[in-house]
Amino acid sequence: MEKTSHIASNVVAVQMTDIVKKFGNFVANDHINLTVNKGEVHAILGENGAGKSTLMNVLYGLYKPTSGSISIFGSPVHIENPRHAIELGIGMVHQHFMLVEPFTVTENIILGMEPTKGMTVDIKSARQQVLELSERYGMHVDPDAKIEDISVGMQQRVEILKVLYRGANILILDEPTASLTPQEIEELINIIHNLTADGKTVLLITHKLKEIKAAADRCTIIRQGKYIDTVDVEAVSEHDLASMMVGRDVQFVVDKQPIEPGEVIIDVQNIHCKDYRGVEVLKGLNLQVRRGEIVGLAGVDGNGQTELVEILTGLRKGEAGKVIIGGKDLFNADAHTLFDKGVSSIPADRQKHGLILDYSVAYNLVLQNHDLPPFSKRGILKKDAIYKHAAELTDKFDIRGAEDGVKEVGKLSGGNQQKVIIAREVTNDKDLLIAVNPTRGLDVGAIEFVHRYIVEQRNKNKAVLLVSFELDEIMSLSDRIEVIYNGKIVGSVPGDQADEKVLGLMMAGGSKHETKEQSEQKDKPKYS
Ligand SMILES: Nc1ncnc2c1ncn2[C@@H]1O[C@H](COP(=O)(O)OP(=O)(O)OP(=O)(O)O)[C@@H](O)[C@H]1O
Repeated sequence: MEKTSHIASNVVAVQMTDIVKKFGNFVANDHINLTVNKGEVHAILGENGAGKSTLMNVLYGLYKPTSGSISIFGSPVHIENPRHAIELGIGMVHQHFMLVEPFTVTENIILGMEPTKGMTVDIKSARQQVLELSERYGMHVDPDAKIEDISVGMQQRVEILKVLYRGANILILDEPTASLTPQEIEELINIIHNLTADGKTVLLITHKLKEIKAAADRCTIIRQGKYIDTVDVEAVSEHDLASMMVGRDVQFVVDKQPIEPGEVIIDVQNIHCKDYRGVEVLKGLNLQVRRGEIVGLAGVDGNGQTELVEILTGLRKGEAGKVIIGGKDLFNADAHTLFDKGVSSIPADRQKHGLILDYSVAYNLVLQNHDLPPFSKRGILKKDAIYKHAAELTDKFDIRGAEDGVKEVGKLSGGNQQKVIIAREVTNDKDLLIAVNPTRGLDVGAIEFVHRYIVEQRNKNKAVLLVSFELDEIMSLSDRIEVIYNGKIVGSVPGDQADEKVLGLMMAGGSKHETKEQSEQKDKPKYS
């Protein structure tokens, strides 16, 4: 990936000086300085809960700093609220999108800023503007598509277009690649470069060191709310960045000893399923996961993996097929039954399917078993037991900022929210763990930790189905990799023989039986 710098080093776009932000007694930003030049891609790197989003929320006017000062293009400002930030040319794309699903792309982009012709909304000229902006930055968004019909990657582009439509010169992207496929990530990085080539300034919050190397010019590292350093990305390695961020040496390699898989825990037979438009998305899919193995499901988003996971966790009904668990067919069983019969899951969308955001951490940790002892007795919740359990898990899983389990889970940082789900699901100790993008939004230290827990489940003779867009993750954890394409499993590779190129080819619908050597003769597949 070609990286060209567009920095105007004599023009400072953002200057944040000595920023302190407290929540009660908790100091989320502790005297942080940040200087971002015009045309720069500036990454903000830090562990989960380090204070990155808080700092950017201060810049976007969502939070008022407790103390400190901000200048935008040399002028001191007191950013009152997001509306004021937008007036100053600052736009933010959040981790969790804020789009109206039944509305079209154009309707979402212009929402609240509709151009009018006489008394009516001038949708024709709005559409034209959207189209022009989209093409200018190489986004290729269909202005007439409904949000609910487009991929996550496209939805993100709509969010970016929304801020550009509002005149942003400084764009804050909060964890923009957390839910994107490798191909979408590459496309996003190109879009970011198109933005800076046009004089825009981009602030990028991410944990992904590879992407910092590919996209950013400079990087500011913060740890536990404190400023650590600002470095030229070219001058440092991924390993250096990881160590600066976590404050210790980080292991990138997963330690996994071979074990012999046991009995089949889940046997998925000939599943057929249609999506909401009536299009068949699962076309006779077969899959087995045994005790003591991690099966990685590799595939480009949109090939049926979402529907498969939803069927296996009771969130969707399929058309036909069997899901044999414990000798019984549980096809189209509800979530509660599947959980009872041994299926636990780390869902793809932690906020929609994993947590109740305005409940405490403690209650979220007992969502499925609050009605059982020791958390309930004769229908009455036992708060002491629930909080004791929370104290144990927050300690064991290093969930930061949970305030002994009392804090609302929605107020934890994104990565720590993910740790709450992982703590709960691993502790449920079910026979099968279905983990979907389990390290989404996690820092390298936390990824190391989650990987250890997934391998530990497998070592405890549980079955693990790992669905991830991170090929690196699939390859480093899986004992067996199954490739899904167009609603079917199109190939199977032992984990220790996996090769990115071979998998990539299969994921793009290529040969099923190609060897590593054969594939090396060919060009690199498109997705990487
Ligand atoms: N509204 C709030 N009320 C109370 N505490 C908060 C609030 N927002 C953030 N915090 C706390 O501030 C700390 C920093 O959170 P922040 O979201 O800035 O972290 P982050 O570096 O962006 O983490 P992640 O990478 O996990 O998203 C966390 O401990 C979080 O619990």
